[in-house]
Amino acid sequence: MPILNNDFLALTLANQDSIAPFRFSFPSGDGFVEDTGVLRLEPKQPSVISLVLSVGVHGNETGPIELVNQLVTGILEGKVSLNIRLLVLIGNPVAANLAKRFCDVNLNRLFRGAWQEYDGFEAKRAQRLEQAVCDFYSLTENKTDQIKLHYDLHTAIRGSVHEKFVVYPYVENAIYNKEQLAFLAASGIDAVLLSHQPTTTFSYYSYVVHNAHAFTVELGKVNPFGENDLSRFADFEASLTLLLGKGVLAQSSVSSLHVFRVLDSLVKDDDSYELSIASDVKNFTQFEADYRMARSDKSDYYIKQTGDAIVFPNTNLPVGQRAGLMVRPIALEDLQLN
Ligand SMILES: O=C(O)CCC(=O)N[C@@H](CCC(=O)O)C(=O)O
Ligand SMILES: [Zn+2]
Repeated sequence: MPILNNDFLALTLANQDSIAPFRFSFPSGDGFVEDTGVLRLEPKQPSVISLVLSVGVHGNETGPIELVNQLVTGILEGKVSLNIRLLVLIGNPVAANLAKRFCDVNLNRLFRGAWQEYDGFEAKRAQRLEQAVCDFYSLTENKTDQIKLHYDLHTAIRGSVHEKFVVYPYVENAIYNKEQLAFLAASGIDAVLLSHQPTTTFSYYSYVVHNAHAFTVELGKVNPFGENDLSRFADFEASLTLLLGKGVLAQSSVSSLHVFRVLDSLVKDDDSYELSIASDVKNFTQFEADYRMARSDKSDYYIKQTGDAIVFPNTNLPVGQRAGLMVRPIALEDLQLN
């Protein structure tokens, strides 16, 4: 059975809870719909590259969902000849249908087994997505020389001084991959945040459990379905097309990247927690030393050094969750690359 109109997104949204697995062929390989929002495409020629593209882990972040769906349609219609292994995941179809970030719990806080502490749709979905990634990386003959990649594509709630940026998962030895950074630079990414601690995000899961090159990729600002200007993703789309079609990681000088290290996670520690910034303040806005960025009945957070900036500020979440990241610019030359 083929995918109707080669539209994996439509199939997923029409079957948000479950779908019976099926297999089909397309011009350059074989496809497997393994579950709702879980599509594995295997090229005819064996490849050492196994790429996971996840989108819609937050249901209202529709731009990357539309971008990846368009790429998948191109492959299924034979416009792009697939040369690498590909797993496409539409993370939270139920929330996507509701145009919501999530239903019960933020899915992108439930990986690395954190789903075990929760109930509801997102908890089951995190477990299912982990399983899909695990199966995908193990279902290949090229286990020893396999190159595992995972780009988890998002859009941000606010505008950003650096419109497109990635979160580089916490790397214990602080040695960062130059080829991946050069790929991201070639893909139109402006900035890189170096995480300061392990998390329960999807990208950190793939990095720490599967040793994949994995990143949370922020491609702009949230928009409803049908209101995304996909031309804003042109550089990223071109890089993905080259990777999918030729197995080549586009490369540009890493010198164009603005690099930030994460200093602190701001955690909402009480219902009284508030941030001292207006709703239109952009990600990466810098502040003066000693400015009180956050306050609650339990704590205060003051800017440590002039130039420190805030990313992902958000207090519309439960107590105990991340309300923002404080980041500090660092020189690219200070990074250890391999
Ligand atoms: O704009 C926002 O506040 C959130 C955008 C978003 O969903 N970001 C990810 C980042 C994940 C990471 O830190 O790797 C998230 O908050 O889950
Ligand atoms: Zn997101």
